[in-house]
Amino acid sequence: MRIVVTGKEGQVDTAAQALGESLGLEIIRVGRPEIDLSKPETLSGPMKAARPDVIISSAAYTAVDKAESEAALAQAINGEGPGELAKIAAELNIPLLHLSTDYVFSGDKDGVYSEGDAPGPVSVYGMTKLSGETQIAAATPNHVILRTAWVYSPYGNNFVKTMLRLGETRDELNVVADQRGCPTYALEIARALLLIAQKLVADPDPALRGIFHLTGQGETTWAGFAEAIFEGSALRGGKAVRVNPIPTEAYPTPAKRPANSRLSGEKLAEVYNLRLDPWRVSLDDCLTRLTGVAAPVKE
Ligand SMILES: NC(=O)C1=CN([C@@H]2O[C@H](COP(=O)(O)OP(=O)(O)OC[C@H]3O[C@@H](n4cnc5c(N)ncnc54)[C@H](OP(=O)(O)O)[C@@H]3O)[C@@H](O)[C@H]2O)C=CC1
Ligand SMILES: Cc1cn([C@H]2C[C@H](O)[C@@H](COP(=O)(O)OP(=O)(O)O[C@H]3O[C@@H](C)C(=O)[C@@H](O)[C@H]3O)O2)c(=O)[nH]c1=O
Repeated sequence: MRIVVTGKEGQVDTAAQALGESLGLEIIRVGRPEIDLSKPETLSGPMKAARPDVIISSAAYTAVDKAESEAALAQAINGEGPGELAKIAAELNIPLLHLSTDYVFSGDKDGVYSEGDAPGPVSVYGMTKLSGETQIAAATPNHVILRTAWVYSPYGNNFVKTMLRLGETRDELNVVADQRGCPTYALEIARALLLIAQKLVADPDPALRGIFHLTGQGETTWAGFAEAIFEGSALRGGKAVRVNPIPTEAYPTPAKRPANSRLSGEKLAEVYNLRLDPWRVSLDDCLTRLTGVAAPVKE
């Protein structure tokens, strides 16, 4: 089975390649310069030439703050690009798995978000990702949209690596403590993607299709996440860094972020019998890979 993934150096595409190869699956990554999601006419040739049995649409414009001043480009990459990929998948009569985000929600809800909750993005990035979802759904019913959140890994850019980098030159960091979400490990996303891809190819059941939430178990705030990162780092001999919890207003950014974007994984557990590991367990694995040092076993 040939699994074609968009993106070449991103967190999720790299994790999918690494995990897929270790499982003996054929993973073909297609990215720039062969395809450019902002130019839909570049997609069909290379995607079809890769002869996919299933397409995983992972590549995206992910610079949340920069998107506020590059809305047209973000919309082309996150909206029209995935829409075109879905049309190609429909022509090839194959399933499309697409990654979306918790930032499609406003954050106003008290509890966790389910797939049936109405989206209401508060940022350009969130709006463009929602547009991608809509365009995919219009192009083919043979799709799975996986909304994930707060992705981290040893690869690419992410919050864990940013914290460790900033911590090298600072003894304390101010981090927002009033935005709640679910950190999600790219290697766990890859595990889910490869399992779902194989099921979709084997089974045309409509119940396996549609929107699903996919996040690490548990929840925290960005400040809570940062504390766990520095605790894990200190256990491996890293420097102690104090995290000062601050309100969102004290850390102004171009893009607004949802105050609550916790996602429920119940639908995925029911339909696919799949739950991702708790985020603290995955963070431990990530820190071990990043530092090359395993945390000492607790007595
Ligand atoms: N990161 C996160 O916290 C979250 C991510 N998601 C979603 O998960 C998916 C994967 O995210 P993640 O792996 O972190 O993303 P990354 O930012 O790590 O990687 C993005 C990938 O997209 C590629 N890309 C960007 N623009 C284009 C373009 N115009 N044409 C072709 N390829 C392009 C990049 O390639 P290049 O190297 O050429 O720039 C890179 O390979 C995305 O759809 C994202 O929206 C959802 C929730 C949270
Ligand atoms: C670096 C830093 C950030 N922050 C805050 C800013 C922001 O509210 C929060 C997260 O910051 P970041 O900019 O790293 O993360 P952000 O780009 O908002 O991450 C998002 O990326 C996209 C792609 C998604 O889809 C989302 O799920 C989410 O993961 O932490 C601090 O409070 N202190 C700091 O030192």
